[in-house]
Amino acid sequence: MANMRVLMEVGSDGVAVITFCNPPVNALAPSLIAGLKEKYKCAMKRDDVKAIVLTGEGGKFSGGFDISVFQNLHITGDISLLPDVSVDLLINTIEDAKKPSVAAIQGLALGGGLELAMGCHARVASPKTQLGLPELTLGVIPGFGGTQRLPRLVGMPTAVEMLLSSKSILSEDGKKLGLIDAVVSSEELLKVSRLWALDIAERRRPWITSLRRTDKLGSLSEVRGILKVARQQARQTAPNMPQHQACLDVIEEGVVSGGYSGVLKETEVSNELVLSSTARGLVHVFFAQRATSKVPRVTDVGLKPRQTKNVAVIGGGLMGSGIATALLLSNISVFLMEINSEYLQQGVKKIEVNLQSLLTRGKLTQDKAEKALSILKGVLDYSEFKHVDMVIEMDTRRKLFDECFSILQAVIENISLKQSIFSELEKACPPHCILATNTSTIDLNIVGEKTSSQDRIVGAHFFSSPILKDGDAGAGNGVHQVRQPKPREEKGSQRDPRSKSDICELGLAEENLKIAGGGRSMDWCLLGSVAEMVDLGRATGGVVAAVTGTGYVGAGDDGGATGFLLFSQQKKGKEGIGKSGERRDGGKPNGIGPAHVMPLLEIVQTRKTSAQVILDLITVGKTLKKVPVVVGNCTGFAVNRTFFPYMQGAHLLANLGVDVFRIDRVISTFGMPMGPFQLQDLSGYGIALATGKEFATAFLDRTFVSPLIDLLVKSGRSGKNNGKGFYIYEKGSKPKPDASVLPIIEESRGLINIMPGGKPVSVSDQEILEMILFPVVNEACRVMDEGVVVRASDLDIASVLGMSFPSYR
Ligand SMILES: C[C@H](O)CC(=O)SCCNC(=O)CCNC(=O)[C@H](O)C(C)(C)COP(=O)(O)OP(=O)(O)OC[C@H]1O[C@@H](n2cnc3c(N)ncnc32)[C@H](O)[C@@H]1OP(=O)(O)O
Repeated sequence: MANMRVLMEVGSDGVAVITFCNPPVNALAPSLIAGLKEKYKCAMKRDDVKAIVLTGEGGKFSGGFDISVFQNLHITGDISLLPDVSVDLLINTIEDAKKPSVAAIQGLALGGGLELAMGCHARVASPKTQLGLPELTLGVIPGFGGTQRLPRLVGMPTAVEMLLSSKSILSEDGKKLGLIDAVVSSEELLKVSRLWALDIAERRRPWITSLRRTDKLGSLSEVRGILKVARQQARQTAPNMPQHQACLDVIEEGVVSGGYSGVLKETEVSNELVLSSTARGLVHVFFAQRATSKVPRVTDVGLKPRQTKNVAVIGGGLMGSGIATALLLSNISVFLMEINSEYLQQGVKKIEVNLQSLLTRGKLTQDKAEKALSILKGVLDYSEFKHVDMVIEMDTRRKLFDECFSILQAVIENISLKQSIFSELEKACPPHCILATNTSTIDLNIVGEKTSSQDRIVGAHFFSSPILKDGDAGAGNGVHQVRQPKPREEKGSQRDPRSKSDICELGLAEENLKIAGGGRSMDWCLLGSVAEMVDLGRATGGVVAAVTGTGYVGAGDDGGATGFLLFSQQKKGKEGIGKSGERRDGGKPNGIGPAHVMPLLEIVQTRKTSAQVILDLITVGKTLKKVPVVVGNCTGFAVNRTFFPYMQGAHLLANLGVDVFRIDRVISTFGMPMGPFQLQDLSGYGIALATGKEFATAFLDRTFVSPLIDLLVKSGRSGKNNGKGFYIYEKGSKPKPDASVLPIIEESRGLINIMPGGKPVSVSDQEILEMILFPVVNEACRVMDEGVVVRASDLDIASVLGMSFPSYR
């Protein structure tokens, strides 16, 4: 705020240079916009001003309208916070002025920044300037005339593509497209812009107002054809996104009724969209993502990150080779270690394949691929480790699980194996070297127990698939005694005699009423009617409390007799986590990809990990273009811990008689990339069983165990691995629901016997969603209560980037 200003300097040539400044990206805050208007008024009045050059200070034109205003708007609901820029500033003050304006653009002109430039009569840019209208990623549409001026400057197909993809282009391409009039060096930018402004004022160059142009629009039928295709595509790529269709509607209005009408319609629609739940979600995500790099006592204590030049990666499987690829592409030398030369060769091969795939897709040049391979060295022992700044140890369990299915043995072996690896690393690596592990669940304190280097032991948890790839709770394996839902008793019969400790969280569907009990918690159990639940809550000492959060009772069609008690009291004042069940539209799920593609890096700290080590890992994470989120040490850490009930909810429903393919459909319609059963097929049943056991051990009081995965394994299914799981996987075709899995599901239902009266429960799609996601919200609250995340919004980002949870929700 202190540095926000708009300056005007009038030269002897008669050009007024208006410079705006609001570091770091010259966001167009309302007071800056007011300042611009005031300077323009002044320039118009002064006789010595013939023309105007508009520019941003500090090497950047503008990152767009100040998004924090949207944030305030979401809190207050006060739409008057939005200044009238489109008509008042851009049309009346700049575009229709008696003196011409030229935008001198450097660095970036995004969103409202580019729209401001498009309102000028010409645009001169420095090389490699980023130009784009990314508003749709915030759940809104451009609101300063961008939907109207962009098609008029670059033509309809390019404009539609730029708007819907939110991708920016460089000034060189902008010049070819007609968005930019001249590209000149940064040094010459102001000089050339002044000349252009004078040339326009003195009619040596055409005085063009973009909004009145029609020469690039094409005929109405051509435009309608383009918009029709775009609408169809947007329905597929952004099925829950209102802003995409709205943007196309507004473009059409401008073509049918003229640019000015289009601008008015744009303002009306963008004012509606900005209040939508999609915009609320996406604006939250914008700031939440940036907040993750602010870690108390790490990034605010004056520490400087150390350089990481050499990294050892232990394990060349899918994950290890993916991480190694990412490091190599960031110019960090890698020692890839494996236990024998066969595995090592396979690991190196995987890296080569990763690079080749990038080459083929044009994302990498041959030179860069060769450079990356030249700084890779495969090793079979620790002798080179004296040179490394960081070691990343892969989760060796994965191999153990693949090879032997004895879960208990695998876990025990794994812990002692890990401990001995870290003792050896302590000796082999220099004292400054960071000792990181990619474990997805194992307690880091135990990992480092046999060393005296606990301050440099840290978790570097990369994610390789959208959800729980390396640590889902699955259905458990039945080793541990867990509480299971019991069959519902007939009405009027004696209630299931549960103890106080059995029941603690009771949620009611009745608006704003929640029953919360004390003692140990349990996320679900089968009970009777709502009234009976209330009685039970009271009888067991539960506290009846009215709270504002969501609660849930899945009522069967027998008059609400079946209750799934899912929810704890929603904690007030916890940003971003709550409001489950609220429908939000918009957004496209993240893609699935290997470790060097997935964006989240969970940095797991123990109480002993030093701030310097965390800072260094954050820095490496950012170098790898990941979003690092610092979390605490607990089973599953933040993301897998929060989502462990996700699979359990799905399995509970399946065992209650709900069709697994319907469950998958409901969840993918909600916006997850795939449903829980397809995901389980993809991640493999070994992982599901093993990590399920870990979660059952840690969170016995809220674990539901289903025999289903065990039965699938016994019947020779292992999901995508052998092409047979809940779905059939055939090369070249989409996974197809496998009807032959249904008898196995029936067998599971028979064994667990929780269907009320032996009949499948009847649930709505919304109830399915809530059964699966509400326990996740509960767990998120626990994760926050235990301080596993620095702030609630970190968990939102981790869920979006690590689990592909739809950001717009
Ligand atoms: C009506 C209009 O049509 C509506 C609009 O214009 S909406 C805005 C459209 N513009 C955008 O979406 C661009 C958003 N910004 C970005 O994509 C990126 O910040 C950027 C490419 C400009 C710069 O990226 P990068 O250099 O990595 O810096 P980044 O960390 O993202 O941002 C630096 C700071 O500027 C802030 N910032 C960036 N753009 C901002 C904006 N438009 N408004 C408010 N703050 C913004 C960030 O929050 C961050 O603040 P912090 O340091 O306190 O965390």
